[in-house]
Amino acid sequence: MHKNSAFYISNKDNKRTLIKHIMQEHLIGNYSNLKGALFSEITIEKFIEEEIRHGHYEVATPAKNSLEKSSQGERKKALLNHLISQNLEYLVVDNVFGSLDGAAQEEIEEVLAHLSCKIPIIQIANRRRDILPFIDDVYLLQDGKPVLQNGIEASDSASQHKVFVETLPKAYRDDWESISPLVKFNNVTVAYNNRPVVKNICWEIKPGTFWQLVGPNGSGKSTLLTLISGDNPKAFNQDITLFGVKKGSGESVWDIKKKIGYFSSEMLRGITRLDSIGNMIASGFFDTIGLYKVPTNEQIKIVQQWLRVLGMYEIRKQSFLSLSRGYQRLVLIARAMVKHPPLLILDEPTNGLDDCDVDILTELINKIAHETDTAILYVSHRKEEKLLKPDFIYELVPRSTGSIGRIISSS
Ligand SMILES: Nc1ncnc2c1ncn2[C@@H]1O[C@H](COP(=O)(O)OP(=O)(O)OP(=O)(O)O)[C@@H](O)[C@H]1O
Repeated sequence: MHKNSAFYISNKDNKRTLIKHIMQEHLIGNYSNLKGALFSEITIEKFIEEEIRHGHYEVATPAKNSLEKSSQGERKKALLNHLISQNLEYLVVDNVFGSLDGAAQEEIEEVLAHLSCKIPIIQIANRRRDILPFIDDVYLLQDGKPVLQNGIEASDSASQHKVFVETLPKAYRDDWESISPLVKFNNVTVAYNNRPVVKNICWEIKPGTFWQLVGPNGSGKSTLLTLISGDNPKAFNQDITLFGVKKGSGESVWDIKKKIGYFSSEMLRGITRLDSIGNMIASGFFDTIGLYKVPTNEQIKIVQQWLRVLGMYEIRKQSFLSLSRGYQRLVLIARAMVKHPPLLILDEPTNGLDDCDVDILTELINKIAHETDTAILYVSHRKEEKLLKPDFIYELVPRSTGSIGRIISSS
């Protein structure tokens, strides 16, 4: 009888190398001669690249969309079905619950439990609570080598977290202060290829409020975010007012982007430029990722303050890419906030982070909520309820005619 194993790793461990060692070398078993696959966002990225290159798609989603046009959750579910149909002899699963709603998490857990009776499952988990119930052995990594945990509880990462002691910089400009509401949707309805996604959405975001946007996979959360951030052509002909300006009245996407700080866990994938940590933060003044313009003295001072808040002043000249994944996110949130925007959008900010980095990141988000008048809108499937405390939750509830929205006060 085979064993099912998990690696409980931190973001400082090199995941890609670990996967390679599991699949191609004999790290905890000899899988190199067996037919295996990787269930991971890494595989989804590869399939999307193939789709773009060859113009057809191999992985079918229930909505018959390409993976590129599917929601995060739809992509994961479609990938798992595709992999299972390949008669595998083992499966490596990475960040199994990331981007999935509660129902999809249960569904995938059940499918994997069933599969684990037939073939070995090797799980890679950053969060302790993600370790699947059927796992027999849990390994930690020490100097890249697996060490069986033997039932010894790993140290509680939450107790080691870093505290941000310095106060955040003051508002950079005050001409945005009078805008209210920041976002107003009046009966907004969106369909893709005649398939309704959201219906009659009425929603206002007032300055300084802290919102969580929730809803099952495919319910339209990213669609609403792109209607706000100016990237969705479906915003035209809708009754949407952004920062006091009615959509379609001649505003440019850049006018809107100026007033929004944006961070998504997906952003990190596209960054290859060698910017220093300081320059990466400064680039937020110009709405670019990476610095292409020379900041003013005032802007440099604000960047320095952010570096002190993050405890990175001494390493400000170091390459952004040399930082751990968790620290890169802190820098990108500082980049999003450096211009002190009226609205900060955080799309799945904790996806893929380890327990320790989640504590640090949520501490920074709470600090921004307390110390600034920036409204925050974050999307997360994770119930970081002990850590993040939004004032309101906007929930998308799927219906056959498109998701409807409702507001839940979080207190
Ligand atoms: N450009 C597009 N073309 C066709 N369909 C699309 C497009 N963008 C989104 N969709 C579809 O619209 C629906 C809503 O997608 P959206 O990404 O907004 O959902 P979501 O709530 O963010 O999902 P998830 O939690 O899984 O990320 C999905 O069924 C998706 O496949």
